[in-house]
Formats: sequence, structure tokens, C-alpha cells
Amino acid sequence: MTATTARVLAGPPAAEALLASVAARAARLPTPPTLVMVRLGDDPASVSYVRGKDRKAREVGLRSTVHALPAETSQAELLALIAELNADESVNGILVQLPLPPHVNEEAVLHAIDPRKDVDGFHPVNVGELWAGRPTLTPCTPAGIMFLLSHYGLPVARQRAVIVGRSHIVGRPMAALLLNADATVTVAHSRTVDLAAVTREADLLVAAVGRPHLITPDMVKPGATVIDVGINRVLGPDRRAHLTGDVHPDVAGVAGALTPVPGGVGPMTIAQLLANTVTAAERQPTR
Ligand SMILES: NC(=O)C1=CN([C@@H]2O[C@H](COP(=O)(O)OP(=O)(O)OC[C@H]3O[C@@H](n4cnc5c(N)ncnc54)[C@H](OP(=O)(O)O)[C@@H]3O)[C@@H](O)[C@H]2O)C=CC1
Ligand SMILES: Nc1nc(=O)c2c([nH]1)NC[C@@H]1CN(c3ccc(C(=O)N[C@@H](CCC(=O)O)C(=O)O)cc3)C=[N+]21
Repeated sequence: MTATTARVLAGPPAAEALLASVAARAARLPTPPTLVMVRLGDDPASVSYVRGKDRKAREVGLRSTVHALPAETSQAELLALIAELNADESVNGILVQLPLPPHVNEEAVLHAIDPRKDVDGFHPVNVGELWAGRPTLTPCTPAGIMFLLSHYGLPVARQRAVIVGRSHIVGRPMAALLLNADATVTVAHSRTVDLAAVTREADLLVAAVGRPHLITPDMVKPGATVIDVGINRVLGPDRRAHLTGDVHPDVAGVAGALTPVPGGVGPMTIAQLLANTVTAAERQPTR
């Protein structure tokens, strides 16, 4: 018996390729593109993600500032800071790290960011442009996945794509990007009937759920490309916390190609955020 094993779609080499073009584009601008990140409270995952983005930004020649505000910061105070950043011509990109504490209305905050500085692509104007087939600033995780697919030469046009998850930050924009790239797209979610029958149809399967190992080998068409977006913190047999995806490791025996967790989609998300910051800077008038 010959057990096959899926090609590993490593994130870091694809992210480095994207970052090289980010650095080259940044160097052509009269002033370094400037990213401002805002986070409330000190959730360890948020602290570590923002730190990672800040470090990479500097590595590729961007300016980056982090506003670390107390968890008790009021919505009015946060909106006042966003208004200031919107008006500041030296700021090209604004990112407010999610999730926000319960007393802050996420929608109100995301709607307040100037769409031209919305490097997350979460503002309704940018969401609308994406679904109209005129993408401007597009959400970092799905846009990073599109870059990864093209970096590894994997086809999208004419492919049957299934996305599991319909969040505003991953599932929905992923569907729009794949549709714009001529895939035939299905979006599954927690109310989908017979999820396995749906996912087995996929040439390209994207799992963005947040449930460890939800996608098992019986749910995958042999040879399919599987993109694992999930980042789940679980206790290992050694009782230490480690990261695992939404895709069961045995899927490697069925899939044609598979992204690892960690070291798959995560690094693409960060690289794409910096690409969006440069795009925003290129489109903004210089003083
Ligand atoms: N690598 C990266 O860069 C990033 C990773 N992530 C990770 O990706 C995962 C998803 O994140 P996010 O999209 O924000 O999560 P959300 O919790 O916002 O969305 C999860 C989606 O999964 C669906 N779902 C839940 N359970 C099931 C189930 N049993 N069967 C089918 N669908 C189900 C939900 O359905 P319904 O809508 O019906 O509730 C929902 O649409 C998380 O692990 C997160 O940490 C997120 C962002 C970036
Ligand atoms: N406004 C906003 N924009 C976001 O893009 C955003 C957000 N809020 N809130 C949270 C999610 C999650 N997210 C990740 C970024 C990098 C990794 C990443 O680098 N992951 C590494 C591992 C990191 C680790 O070890 O914890 C990897 O997968 O290899 C993961 C997840 C961005 N998000």
C-alpha cells in the first residue's frame, strides 16, 4: 500500500515573497507608509499578534505605531482617537485589533475608520466594492490565502471551492475573492445540512471555523487543496498548550496540498496587512 501525503503549503516562504514586493513598493514612496494599530486591554493573543505585525512592518521599511489602551477605554474615546488618525495626513493605515471589549460596539468603530485607511478591509464601502467585483482594500486573511495559492501555482478559476465559516473577517470575504477569481463557490456554516457531503465536493476547501480537527479525512475529496485557517489553543498529551487547526492531521493522507498550523495562513495575514498599508499609501495624496 502506498500512503500519499499532501504537499505542504508553507506560509513563511510565500509571505517572504509578498513582503519583498511590499518593501520594494514602500521604498519607491516619498515617505515610509505608516500603519497605526489600536488595541484595547491585554488579551495575550491580541498582544502577540499586534507585536508580530509591528515587528514585520519595521522589517520591510514601514513606520508602525501601536496605541495600547486600557480595556476600560470608552467607545467615545476610541472614536475620538480614530477621528484624529483619520485627519492625520501622516497616517496611511489604521487597524483596530478585534475582538473589542463588550462595552464597545465593533460595528460603530469599524464604520468610523476612513475607508481609504481601512487596511483590514472591514468598512462597508470596501466590503461593497469587494462584492461588486472591484476590490480595493481587501481583508488580510483571505487576500493572503489568494496570494499563497498563486505562489504555489494552485488553480482557482473553474475550481469548485467550499468555504466552511461565514464570518465577516474570513469566510465571507474569502467567498468574494474566490468568486471574483472565477471559482464556483459554496459557503457552509453551523446550520449546513450534511456538511461532509458539501465539503467532499470541493477541489479547494477552506476551513475557517475555530473548531479543532472538525475537518476529517472522510470530508475531503482525494487530491483536494485544503486551506486551514483555524487557530485553536488546545492542551496536548503533555498538558501544555499548543496551536492546532480546524483540519485533522490525517487529512494529509487524502488531500493533494494542505497548509500547516502554525506556519500556514497566519504569516500570510501579516504580510497582506503590510501590502494593504502600502496600497493605501500609494493611493493617498502626499504633502
Ligand atoms: N490564521 C489567521 O490569520 C486567522 C485565523 N483565524 C482563526 O480562524 C478561525 C475562524 O475565525 P473567524 O472566522 O473569526 O470565526 P467566527 O467564530 O467568527 O466564525 C466561525 C464560523 O464557523 C461556523 N461554524 C461553527 N461551528 C461550525 C460547525 N460545527 N460546522 C460548520 N460551521 C461551523 C460558524 O457558523 P455560524 O455563522 O452559523 O455561527 C461561523 O460562520 C478561528 O480559529 C480563528 O482563530 C481568524 C482570523 C485570522
Ligand atoms: N482588526 C483585526 N485584524 C486582523 O487581521 C485580526 C484581528 N483583528 N483579530 C484577530 C485575528 C487573528 N489574526 C491573526 C494574525 C496572525 C496570526 C499568526 O501569525 N499566526 C501564527 C502563529 C501565531 C502564534 O504562535 O500564536 C501562525 O499561524 O503561524 C494568526 C492570527 C489576525 N486577526
